[in-house]
Amino acid sequence: MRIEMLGIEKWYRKKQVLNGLEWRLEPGMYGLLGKNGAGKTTLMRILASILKPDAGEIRVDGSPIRDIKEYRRRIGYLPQEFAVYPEMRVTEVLEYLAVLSELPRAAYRPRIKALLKQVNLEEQAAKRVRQLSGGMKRRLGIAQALLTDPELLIVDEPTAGLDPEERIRFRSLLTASARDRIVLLSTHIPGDVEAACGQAAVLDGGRFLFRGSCRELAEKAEGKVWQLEVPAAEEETWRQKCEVLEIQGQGKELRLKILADKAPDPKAERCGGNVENGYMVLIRSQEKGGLG
Ligand SMILES: Nc1ncnc2c1ncn2[C@@H]1O[C@H](COP(=O)(O)OP(=O)(O)OP(=O)(O)O)[C@@H](O)[C@H]1O
Repeated sequence: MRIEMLGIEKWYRKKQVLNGLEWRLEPGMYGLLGKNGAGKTTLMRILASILKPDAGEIRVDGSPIRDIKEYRRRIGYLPQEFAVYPEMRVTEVLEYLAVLSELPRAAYRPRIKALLKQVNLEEQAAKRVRQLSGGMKRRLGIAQALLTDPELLIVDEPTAGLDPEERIRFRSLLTASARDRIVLLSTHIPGDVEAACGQAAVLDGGRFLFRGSCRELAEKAEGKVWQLEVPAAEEETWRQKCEVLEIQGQGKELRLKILADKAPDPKAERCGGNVENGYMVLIRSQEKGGLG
């Protein structure tokens, strides 16, 4: 499957939230990064065919979507809030959703069994949804999104609120499912994109600031991000003097992450380029009025 977004626009009343988005997706894993309100969920919902764009179109393998039912059979979607029936048992939820997706009974029974194994919920198969932990619920969410063996899997903010172990487990699950399909993962967490995705995009105010490989995103920070330890009492001075991206530590010593073209101090150490720093460089440059 190949997905192309062409000039996608979306307005909520008089507010434009997506502005002429162009992006092309092929099998592999993509991370969609952006601040709160950047438009990530809106774009995901358009791709999931829940919302219609006000302008532009989505093309699938070069053609506009004509048969929405057929398109929906080819995609899986895990929304930000995956609210399922708390009193239902795990297997019942999946059976119920399989029936809604019009999967034949003979096909869905073995499929559900295999999926529960894949997402490591075999032991919870007979449990009620309300008895599951947050991480287990997310894994159930992925199982339902994979029910129809979709060619495009859309996952909105999957790791929010998960502990580190569950986050890693969830990421691995997504990476494994991206072998022969498109997986699009929206998140605030650059580390998740770095760990799991080959490609990324950064959305800000409804426009893409970046589309490309994670390596290219990391390179945006090359030579521009510095680390410096300073006495806590100097925090305000440094904030006024430089573009401080991040402050770590408490007590007498603080570690600052500073955005600057040259070393802000002889003691400053250059930080390596990574997705998080690349992302911060892009967002800060945008806030300062464009990438010039
Ligand atoms: N149904 C709606 N009606 C009006 N405005 C909306 C609606 N849904 C979203 N918005 C606005 O559209 C913009 C984009 O929202 P969206 O939820 O797509 O962003 P997001 O990047 O997913 O944010 P978050 O990371 O907080 O979920 C925001 O300014 C939001 O307030």
